Amino acid sequence: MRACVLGTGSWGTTFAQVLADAGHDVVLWGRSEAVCAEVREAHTNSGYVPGVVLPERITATTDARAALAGASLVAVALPSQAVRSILSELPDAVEPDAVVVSLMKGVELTSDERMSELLAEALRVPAARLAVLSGPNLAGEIAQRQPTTTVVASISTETAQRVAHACATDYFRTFTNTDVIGVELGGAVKNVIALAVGIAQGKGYGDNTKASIITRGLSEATRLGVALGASAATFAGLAGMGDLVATCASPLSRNHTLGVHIGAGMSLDEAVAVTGGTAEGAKSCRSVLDLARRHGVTMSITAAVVAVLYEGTSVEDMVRALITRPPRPED
Ligand SMILES: NC(=O)C1=CN([C@@H]2O[C@H](COP(=O)(O)OP(=O)(O)OC[C@H]3O[C@@H](n4cnc5c(N)ncnc54)[C@H](O)[C@@H]3O)[C@@H](O)[C@H]2O)C=CC1
Ligand SMILES: O=C(CO)COP(=O)(O)O
Repeated sequence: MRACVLGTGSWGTTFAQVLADAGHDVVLWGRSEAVCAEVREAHTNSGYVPGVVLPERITATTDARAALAGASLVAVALPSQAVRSILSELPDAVEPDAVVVSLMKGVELTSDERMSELLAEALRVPAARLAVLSGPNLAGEIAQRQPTTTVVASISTETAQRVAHACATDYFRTFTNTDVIGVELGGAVKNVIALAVGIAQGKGYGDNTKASIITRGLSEATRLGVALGASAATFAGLAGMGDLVATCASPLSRNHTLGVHIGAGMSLDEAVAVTGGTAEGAKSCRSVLDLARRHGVTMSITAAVVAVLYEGTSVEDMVRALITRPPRPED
């Protein structure tokens, strides 16, 4: 099979390697000719997956139409806030029977849409040919072919199975699910919670604080998901708890690292510059909170992250506000 991956960043390049290892010919699309030439000629992408030699069946181009031509699987790994403008010129370039897979973990700011909703609009692909893939998937570890699991979700069981089989390798184990909303929101909200955990860590708090934020963060992610039609069980799985554990514990996570810098006293702009890469939670915290408010869901940790990043609230005041909330039943 021929596959196309849109995005030559750390996850797009790593997922291209997964697909190549699963036996497919892969064309990467990226906007940088220098990066594409490096992938084609040296089989490396040193800026995003340093030290990794990519399989020779991966090639790369800046011509999106050429990349999409003949591809029966299209995976999208671009920053969530940029993806609509990048893809809206391309719906006619996607093969009519291609399956489109979102690898992204964000919610669009202007529309509050999940990435599968956005892809359906921008690429005019029916929901039954769309899938989302999410789980504890730090690209840096997968690029080293370390054992990893993930969830592929689609409203079509056949589509989920098709994608899950297409990217299964001897180090990448795939599970399927039909709960697209739950799998997508698990990924988007965990980035916000990883920011909160990072902020606490940067402030010098220890494991009790971090475990409290992770657990209550899972609770608010689940509440939002259920309000939007997801299954609570999805949040107990790989795309929920699994990804929270990986992201909130790992120095490889950009969201976690960004939070650490903010907790240690940097401004958001300073922390973004030092962290590098796409820390989706820094923007998606606002769309997630907006979604929650529109659906009458309380997300106090997400609100606290928005307050620190965008409303000038100090980390001390954020922590005090969270810890002095009145006793209530645990749910
Ligand atoms: N890196 C990881 O471990 C994982 C990332 N993800 C998700 O994958 C998505 C992509 O993340 P990464 O690959 O890590 O990001 P990255 O920061 O490593 O790379 C982003 C890529 O998008 C390109 N890009 C940015 N703006 C663009 C524009 N306007 N037009 C064209 N290209 C543009 C950049 O040049 C770069 O190639 C995010 O939603 C992230 O949450 C999901 C799982 C794991
Ligand atoms: O989604 C990820 C791991 O599953 C990657 O996390 P970061 O985007 O925070 O690096």
